[in-house]
Amino acid sequence: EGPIDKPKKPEDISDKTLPMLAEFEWTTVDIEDNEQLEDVFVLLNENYVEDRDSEFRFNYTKEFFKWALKCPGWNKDWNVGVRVKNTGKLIAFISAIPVTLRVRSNIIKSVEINFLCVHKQLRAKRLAPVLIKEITRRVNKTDIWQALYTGGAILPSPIATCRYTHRPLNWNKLCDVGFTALPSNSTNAEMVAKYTLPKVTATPGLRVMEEKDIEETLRLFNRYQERFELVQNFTKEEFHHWFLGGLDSTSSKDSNVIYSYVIEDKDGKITDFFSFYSLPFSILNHSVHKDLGIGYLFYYASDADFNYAERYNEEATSKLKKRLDLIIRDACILANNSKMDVFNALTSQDNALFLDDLKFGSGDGFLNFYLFNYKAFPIHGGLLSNKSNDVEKRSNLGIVML
Ligand SMILES: Cc1c(C(=O)c2nccn2C)oc2cccc(OCCCNCc3cccnc3)c12
Repeated sequence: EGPIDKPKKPEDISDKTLPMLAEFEWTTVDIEDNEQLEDVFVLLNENYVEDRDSEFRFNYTKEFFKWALKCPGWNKDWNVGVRVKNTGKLIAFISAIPVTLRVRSNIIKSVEINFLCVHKQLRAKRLAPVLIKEITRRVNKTDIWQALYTGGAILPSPIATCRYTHRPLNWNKLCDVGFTALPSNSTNAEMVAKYTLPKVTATPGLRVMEEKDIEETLRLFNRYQERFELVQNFTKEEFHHWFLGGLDSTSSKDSNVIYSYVIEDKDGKITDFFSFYSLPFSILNHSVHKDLGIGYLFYYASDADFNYAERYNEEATSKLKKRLDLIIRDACILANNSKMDVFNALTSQDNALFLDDLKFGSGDGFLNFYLFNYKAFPIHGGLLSNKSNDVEKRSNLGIVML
């Protein structure tokens, strides 16, 4: 396991941008300039990832981009765009953010590549590989040589593969828009009843995460994710950004992109936390519904299985399962109260312990994780190797990507 390419230095890397088609030009998108952020929002809102039947498209908000792209250590040169020379229209985008990864016992300074998007009408021009090479050049100039990215498409050798799962919250709307269908042996009323949740949460000591919780929650989180083989290591500043929306209160804290909660026991100790982010889908050409509210399970941690020397023994696992059933069900309740219509999760982390009992259904999508310029043995993403749809196994994948 380790880097694939022979070690290079930033001075070995060209200072010049890669050749670009004559009618287009490179641009570094200034995401602190509201107009340029709007360009990114419009480009992705009209041209980014859709579901297989092109009924839904991601609807990343500008607040989401501020949260996702302006994390501690963000580099303004890493928001790379391509504009039409004559009109200035943004027709392609790709981004990188700095992350510290741990792959088994190796700590890797890396970036996460996200939001690669080429305008629908320019798909045949082979722009994506040029965007990837250009952002690689810009990242290499800062002496970083590894990258993590995800994709639905099957590219050579993912380091891990997870399945999409969905927990319906507003079953009627999901049925109306064609995301779910009425099973032949059920009535509408039965399906609504199956997914109905109370308005109030059940976990004693559950409350919104605050500044004062950061250090203790980060300690809990670091201990909890020790067992995973691929994780992101967070500094305190990074933890603050990703779970409380960062220092500047104008960003995601107010517009509700990230929702983070802690569970405090009677002695004031934080025993668990969970978080989810809001990323709606635009519903393409539906007469009544224009948006699908979606909550995505983000990071969580619990100390339920800490006191067991052997973390995987039967008793420890069932104690952790009971705890996660309780707190993630509350996450679904809170997502439902925040007007989300479906709660999405992958088969990563310890999700396999609660997906079935909390009524998450397997989706038809897979998410592949790729590590650029780093050879590592595959990491279990929670899928059973026999390709069956039955209960997934606990994964060794701790990282979650937006
Ligand atoms: C996308 C997505 C979907 C859907 O497609 C979906 N949900 C409701 C309706 N639909 C059609 O369902 C999920 C469940 C877990 C995690 C997910 O995504 C995890 C984050 C993915 N990052 C963005 C991305 C998507 C595809 C390829 N690369 C990056 C998803």
